[in-house]
Amino acid sequence: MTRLTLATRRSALALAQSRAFARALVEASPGLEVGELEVVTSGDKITDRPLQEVGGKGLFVKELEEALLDGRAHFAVHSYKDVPAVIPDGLVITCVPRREDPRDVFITRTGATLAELPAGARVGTSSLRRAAAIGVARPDLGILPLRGNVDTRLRKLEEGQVDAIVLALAGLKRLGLERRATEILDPTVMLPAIGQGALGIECREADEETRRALAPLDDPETSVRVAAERGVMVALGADCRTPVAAHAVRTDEGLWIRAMIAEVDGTRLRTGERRVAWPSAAEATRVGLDLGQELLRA
Ligand SMILES: NCc1[nH]cc(CCC(=O)O)c1CC(=O)O
Repeated sequence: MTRLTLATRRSALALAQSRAFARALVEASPGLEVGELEVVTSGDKITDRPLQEVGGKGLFVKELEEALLDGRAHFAVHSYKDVPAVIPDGLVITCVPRREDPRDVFITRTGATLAELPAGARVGTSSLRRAAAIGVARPDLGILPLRGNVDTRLRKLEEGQVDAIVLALAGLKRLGLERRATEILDPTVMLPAIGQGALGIECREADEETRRALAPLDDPETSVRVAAERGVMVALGADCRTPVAAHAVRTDEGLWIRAMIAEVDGTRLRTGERRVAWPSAAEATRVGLDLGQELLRA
């Protein structure tokens, strides 16, 4: 009997996805037992300021990584979107499960879609990527900064603090809240975030037993797609201060990746794409890197 401890944040979404992953793991490996270590991250403690002001996305993973490095937990379940470009020495993303739908959704109280919302209405989002896409589709709407967990943002919409919010469909689905979506935004309208909808399961690089236990849930196709998207992030040295999006899919011909970068104020928006025969993960990273560098030169 092997017993593994997973480290997770305490938000409803983090607990839902960690527990769903643990259930799938135990199903794949009967005899395995999974315990839970709940960790409060600095991203959870600082809720009143935009992430890009307080130091960026690493804030949601740092304390979970500390729990891995000092042996309190065997693996951590992250939203891949929250994992920075550089993984600390001694740790590795060892398993990337099959990806949930990566698209964003638009939610309003009235049922109005992005095209239908009246001029001057306020969209609540602290994401520079989402704000840039809204600015292109509907320059007549206002953007208000809005942070917080999924439930907090839905409540702020209900209370009328804003007229619309944008959330990841994946998060809503994992919480059983997908009925709240007013409209699923096509990637041509809002290109998804790098890694959105995917999970990254992190552990100590040398912990062969944990890596073996997690291997059955690894989805190589998702790994390749996310590797390509993260290549774009590496090219930009992207932190949260640059609006950036990258979205890779598998087609009959191979890999198709689209990417977008803009200035912080949403201006000078540049897009590009690549189509290549289905690559290895290492090749996919280079494709994304190359696309990102092209956008930087443009
Ligand atoms: N920004 C926070 C965050 N990090 C991961 C998700 C859920 C979607 C996912 O797993 O990619 C969310 C919520 C959201 O963007 O709506």
